[in-house]
Amino acid sequence: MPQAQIIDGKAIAESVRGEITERAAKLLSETGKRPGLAVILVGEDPASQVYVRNKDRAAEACGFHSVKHTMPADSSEDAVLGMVDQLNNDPDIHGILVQLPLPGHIDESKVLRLIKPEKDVDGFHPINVGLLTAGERDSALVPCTPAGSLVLLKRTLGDTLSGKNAVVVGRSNIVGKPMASLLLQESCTVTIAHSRTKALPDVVRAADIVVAAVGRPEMVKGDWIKPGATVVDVGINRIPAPEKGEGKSRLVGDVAFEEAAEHAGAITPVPGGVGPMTIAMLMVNTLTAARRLMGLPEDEPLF
Ligand SMILES: NC(=O)C1=CN([C@@H]2O[C@H](COP(=O)(O)OP(=O)(O)OC[C@H]3O[C@@H](n4cnc5c(N)ncnc54)[C@H](OP(=O)(O)O)[C@@H]3O)[C@@H](O)[C@H]2O)C=CC1
Ligand SMILES: Nc1nc(=O)c2c([nH]1)NC[C@@H]1CN(c3ccc(C(=O)N[C@@H](CCC(=O)O)C(=O)O)cc3)C=[N+]21
Repeated sequence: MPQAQIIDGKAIAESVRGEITERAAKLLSETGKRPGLAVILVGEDPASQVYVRNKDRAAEACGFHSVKHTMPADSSEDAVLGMVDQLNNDPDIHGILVQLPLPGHIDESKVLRLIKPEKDVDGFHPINVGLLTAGERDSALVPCTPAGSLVLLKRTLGDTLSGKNAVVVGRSNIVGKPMASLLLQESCTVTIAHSRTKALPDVVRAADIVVAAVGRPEMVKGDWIKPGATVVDVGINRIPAPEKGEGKSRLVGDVAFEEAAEHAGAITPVPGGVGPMTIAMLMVNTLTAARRLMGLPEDEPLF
């Protein structure tokens, strides 16, 4: 029986998207322009197709101009770079997202570096990475998943992050590292754990805040969670669910949810936790990019 507060990422994402819809309407009435988001998808990975469709839908629901460029899996690197270049120069596009992972023959870092930092709504360009780590978060575009995770933490804990022990499990450029930067900027004492970390359960046991971004189904166990800790589960793992019928699958996080909920003070579910926030923050970043590119003053930050 879960005792923890379940953090409703879906509801919080809806409220963020509602705010963005209002701000986009205001922008439209002031300038006659809509924020424009372009997503590039190379190949036909079914999970990526689902995410890209969700992003496209959310953008339209917020009143954005949204375009999706689906390119064949065997597209050349030059073709992808050419598409980025075209979108960099398109005045109706304020945000460019290249869905990852890219096929193996394409140099990911080369593609990400070509995106104009001002249009880099994923926050993966070295300029944005640098601004974030230099403590200039408010002039950067911040990666959507860590930003969304921070919004969930702030909505749950209020302004009490300062001085808390935060453990981020995972050190990817997409989630773990930027998450650690954000928590450090909130004055948490931050530990980054990874596959070489020794005595991981004990490291996690010291955490007031746990962010799990590992990509291993239910790896973080209930008895690793300090009583009352706040747990953010970033993991999205699709595992077979024969009980739901042949060939069916279900989504689980990187945390053993039922067990962890017996120890945690608050915990995000999967699905319905960080995932919807990622998409909401993409809308936030696209609107921010649009206002900056148009030379307009920025709206009140949402986190
Ligand atoms: N909800 C959302 O919106 C999003 C969810 N995700 C999900 O988040 C998860 C993480 O994604 P991502 O960061 O891209 O994944 P990566 O595979 O890039 O990184 C995983 C990290 O976990 C570490 N790790 C792997 N195994 C262990 C272990 N046994 N013990 C401790 N650490 C370990 C790795 O360590 P090392 O560096 O040493 O190899 C690595 O740093 C995935 O489930 C992904 O699907 C990702 C993006 C968005
Ligand atoms: N350039 C780039 N930027 C990304 O932000 C990016 C990416 N590449 N590649 C893949 C990962 C993964 N990701 C998710 C987005 C939404 C959900 C999401 O909406 N999840 C829902 C439901 C998911 C479902 O039912 O399948 C939920 O957790 O409730 C999940 C995962 C973004 N990613």
